[in-house]
Amino acid sequence: MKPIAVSCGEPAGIGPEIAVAAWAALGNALPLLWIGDPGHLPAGTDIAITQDPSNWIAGKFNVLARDFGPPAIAGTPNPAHAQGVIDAIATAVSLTSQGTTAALCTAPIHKAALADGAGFAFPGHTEYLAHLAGAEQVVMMLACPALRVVPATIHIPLSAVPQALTPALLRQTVDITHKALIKDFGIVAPRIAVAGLNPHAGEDGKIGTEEQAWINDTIAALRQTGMDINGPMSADTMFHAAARATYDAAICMYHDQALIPIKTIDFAGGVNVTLGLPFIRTSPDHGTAFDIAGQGKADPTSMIAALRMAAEMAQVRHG
Ligand SMILES: NC(=O)C1=CN([C@@H]2O[C@H](COP(=O)(O)OP(=O)(O)OC[C@H]3O[C@@H](n4cnc5c(N)ncnc54)[C@H](O)[C@@H]3O)[C@@H](O)[C@H]2O)C=CC1
Ligand SMILES: NCC(=O)COP(=O)(O)O
Repeated sequence: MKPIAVSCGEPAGIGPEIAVAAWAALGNALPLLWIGDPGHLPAGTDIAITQDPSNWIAGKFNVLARDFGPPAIAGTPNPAHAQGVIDAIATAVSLTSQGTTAALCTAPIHKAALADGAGFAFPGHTEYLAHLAGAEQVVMMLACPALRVVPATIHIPLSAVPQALTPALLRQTVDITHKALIKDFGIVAPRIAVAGLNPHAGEDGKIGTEEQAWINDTIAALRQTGMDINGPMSADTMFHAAARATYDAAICMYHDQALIPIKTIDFAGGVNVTLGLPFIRTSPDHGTAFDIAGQGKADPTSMIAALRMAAEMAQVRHG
């Protein structure tokens, strides 16, 4: 298969070391092309530097080399690296869009470091990738073997959630998720569950009105299109094992409603996937972990799962 493009992420975080650890664990079974400054990789990494991404060398950690300037100091982001980190993502998108690489797997970025160092105007990869792809709406999914969750609103304050949630946003989120479950995950007839916004999904209007005002009707309208969709469900009771067995993806109303259950169930093995892009993008579900960077403590399990999922999705989508 074609290599998976791996953007370096924040050089002061655990991104470079988990990429190398994942490569070592996966061996040649899964070709990778890492994009970043080779000076930020752990000492002793068996690197092959290439300027031609189609010239991939087996048995080596293949690097599309970029010069970020100053060396990285573990745990302390350098504003001088910010533009290089952003450019590495854009390069990986470009290579994947043109078919040189099969998919894109992003190592974690430090959003504040990119904003401070290079005026990065996006809350995260998800929104930046949508911008690069010219996609009107994309969807963030977090997936592990036991659960897939989708936050309908992502990186906004909790106080802004009720205003941001609209019937159109919920419809589009469900629609993109439903299509991706078929196209990228190979699920023939996806089952979707939708969480309520309020405790007990509003308790018949006694604990919040959004369910009765529009969420019930939006779900009913989606069901009428033939979709297997249920909700709004009480968010506190929809993530135990028996409940999870009844759906393929849970649509949640805000970031923490979705991410707390999956990071609790499988912090090490969760994968972040962006749905609705013209190319495949996955990422580990954790962040830059400055507190342990450069100490050999970082667990590459989520990075490995992200790379495997990217390869599987490319296989399903492209054959
Ligand atoms: N896809 C991305 O680019 C993501 C970026 N972030 C960013 O990362 C930065 C730090 O975020 P935090 O909330 O502190 O979350 P974090 O995931 O970086 O760290 C939370 C805790 O988990 C530990 N941890 C994380 N990954 C680990 C691994 N692979 N092995 C062992 N321990 C691990 C850390 O040491 C820390 O104690 C923020 O700027 C955030 O925006 C967070 C999530 C995803
Ligand atoms: N909390 C998830 C997260 O921050 C990942 O964001 P993104 O960089 O994948 O958009």
